[in-house]
Amino acid sequence: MSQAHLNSSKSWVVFSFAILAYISAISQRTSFGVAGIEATERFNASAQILASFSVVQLVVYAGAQVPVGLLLDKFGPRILIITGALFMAAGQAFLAISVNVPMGLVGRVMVGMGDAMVFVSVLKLLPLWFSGSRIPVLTQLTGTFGQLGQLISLFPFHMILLGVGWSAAFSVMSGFAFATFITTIAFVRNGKTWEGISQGEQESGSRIMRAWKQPGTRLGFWTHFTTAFMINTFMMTWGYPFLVEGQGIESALASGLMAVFVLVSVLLGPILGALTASRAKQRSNYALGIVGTILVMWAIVLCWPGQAPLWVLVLLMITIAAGGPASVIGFDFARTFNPPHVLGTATGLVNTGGFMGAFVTIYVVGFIMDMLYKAGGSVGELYNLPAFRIALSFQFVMALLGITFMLIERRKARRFLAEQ
Ligand SMILES: NCCCC[C@H](N)C(=O)NCC(=O)O
Repeated sequence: MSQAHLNSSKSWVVFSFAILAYISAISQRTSFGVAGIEATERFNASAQILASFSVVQLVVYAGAQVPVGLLLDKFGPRILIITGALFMAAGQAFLAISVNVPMGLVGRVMVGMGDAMVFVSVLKLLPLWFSGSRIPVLTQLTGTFGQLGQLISLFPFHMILLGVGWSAAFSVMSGFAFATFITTIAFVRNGKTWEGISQGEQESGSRIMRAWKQPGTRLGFWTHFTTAFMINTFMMTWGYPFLVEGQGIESALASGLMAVFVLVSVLLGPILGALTASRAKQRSNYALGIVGTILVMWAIVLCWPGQAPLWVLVLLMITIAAGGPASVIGFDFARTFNPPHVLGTATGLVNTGGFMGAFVTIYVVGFIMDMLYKAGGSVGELYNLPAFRIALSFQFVMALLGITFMLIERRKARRFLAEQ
């Protein structure tokens, strides 16, 4: 088959519009987070009910990864991105008119479903349109550009929400998702390489088995798990209360500090992409090095006598944020160890790692906080620094688990390569 279409100007057009769909997906994903106060008023909901919106959406996202990966290998990325954009447009439109919690949850489930289809599809497009060292760099850039979506929810969306109101703000987001539905139909193609590999039909069960039996997929899963669970735990649930209630940071400053995550991703993503491309054998060491640095910073902050100074907390956040670009290395393992016809399934499996790790950590940290509160006779504050110190230390247990499996699977993956 001719390879002339690879790295062509058409490749860049396809990539640009696929990225646009991903930026939209991230903005749809994060929009509800900045509308927390308005959601509480609109749905007359408690904090716990509000938290369930995020949890439901993420459970749907993570649970959909393997089925989405299978569909991706069967139907190709174009149709999955189109379907994802449509789901998100419909979900946000439903949310715009929602007046109670069940309606709101239905909207968020639809958004989570749609969101789940986009990232893995964009990654699957890359080897269909590019070759060589461009792929790991573009894989990182996909993650990096996606962060722009978070800025869309933090600024324009939030301004519309405050200035015009709930229905208008969510309608605009629905319109954005619908616009990417149209641009994906118009500009995103699977390309000639896809026609060559799509004949490799296989049963779903055997695709999953084939992908999971590959030690490179498992190494990717544990790499994603170990690098991403701490950033997800921090961003999704415990970061904000830890900074505000535990470390005494002003809430406005704590929100502003969250922008560190976007900045680090933008700066570190391309560097790590270039390093992954030029020194592939060192990929796992980069990931392990970043995890080690995060753990050292957590140890410093959790052992700090009293509240840590701001600069130490900023250093902690910079290192936690580095886990985002490091997690993308997991997808590089999936891509380089799997044949093209199971790549979607393998990528979906890898993408569940950091989310599964985060669910367990988020839950256990909350459980420990509750236990400590009850043990103290439920007096004083539920969220306090000594309790956070103990509860957040659970991350070391999870990290140890992840590092152990990374080392086990790395040995197997290296043996597999040596036998080839
Ligand atoms: N440069 C930051 C990239 C973060 C990637 C993140 N860990 C991830 O796996 N994202 C999946 C998604 O759907 O966004």
